[in-house]
Amino acid sequence: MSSVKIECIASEGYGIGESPVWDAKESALLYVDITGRKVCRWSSVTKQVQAISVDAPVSSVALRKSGDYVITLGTRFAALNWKEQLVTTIAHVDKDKSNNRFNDGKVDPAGRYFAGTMAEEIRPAVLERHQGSLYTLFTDLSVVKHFDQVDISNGLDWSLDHKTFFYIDSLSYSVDAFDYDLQTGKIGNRRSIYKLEKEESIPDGMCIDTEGKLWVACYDGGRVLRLDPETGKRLQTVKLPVDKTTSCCFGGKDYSEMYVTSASVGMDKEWLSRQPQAGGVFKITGLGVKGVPPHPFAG
Ligand SMILES: O=C(O)[C@H](O)[C@@H](O)[C@H](O)[C@H](O)CO
Ligand SMILES: [Zn+2]
Repeated sequence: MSSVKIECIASEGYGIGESPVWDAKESALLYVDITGRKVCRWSSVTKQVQAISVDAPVSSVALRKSGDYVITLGTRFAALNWKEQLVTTIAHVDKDKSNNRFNDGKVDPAGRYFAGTMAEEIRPAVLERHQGSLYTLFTDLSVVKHFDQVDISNGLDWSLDHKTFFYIDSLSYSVDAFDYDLQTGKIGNRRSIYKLEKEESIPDGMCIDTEGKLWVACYDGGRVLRLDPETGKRLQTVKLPVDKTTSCCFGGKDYSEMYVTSASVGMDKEWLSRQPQAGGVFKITGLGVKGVPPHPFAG
């Protein structure tokens, strides 16, 4: 048995830390602070965080083939040139919904950027329902809407054979699967593969490991779950020292470390004093499994 170790690598106390993604070229972890409106980069070499402030809630960041990054900013897909600190809009969605913003996003194995929207929260998990949609930014920079009626569009990833798309709408308390057509980027045949138990609370971000098992961060559950999407069984629970764990990814050497982001928004003084690392970013070692490198946006 491996021994699991958890370390807080950035204790800035982000509002909503989200969208961790490993940038192997920089040996760094990218992530965002949604409410803090910042894209952050933690260098595993210097252990320092660099941050770029943006003009709207930024909900996800992804690699881009050209070497830049892409982000979801407010209701826009945008490009981010890190060196120049330059943001340029690529496409606009939900133009008729002024209270919406993007939430989690990730690039598929063919280089398309998937991301969903939600209504702005009044407080954590409280919002006008069914306002969100799931979108894809294709490599020709066109955008397609897959479906609407989403509450909180959240975690997403693809199976190792690229034939299944996994997706979480948080308020359904379910991890869902769709058939995936990698050629066209189309999804279909939605079904639930895991329903969260009460103490696991709200499913949020997710990623897949090299054994095809899913890792799901549980918001207000203070844990990540390892799920078998074939059997629908939970295989492992790893608890963290904060309740509002938001998302997870693999990174580091050979993608053998797991990084977990967390939030602090919505916690009162007493709660924060019990969990001083709320809003921090955590590194988990000793899990004994590895992750899949993130795909860069190919547009
Ligand atoms: O981290 C995210 O994905 C959202 O932006 C958060 O707001 C939480 O998910 C939500 O509050 C709990 O469901
Ligand atoms: Zn999330």
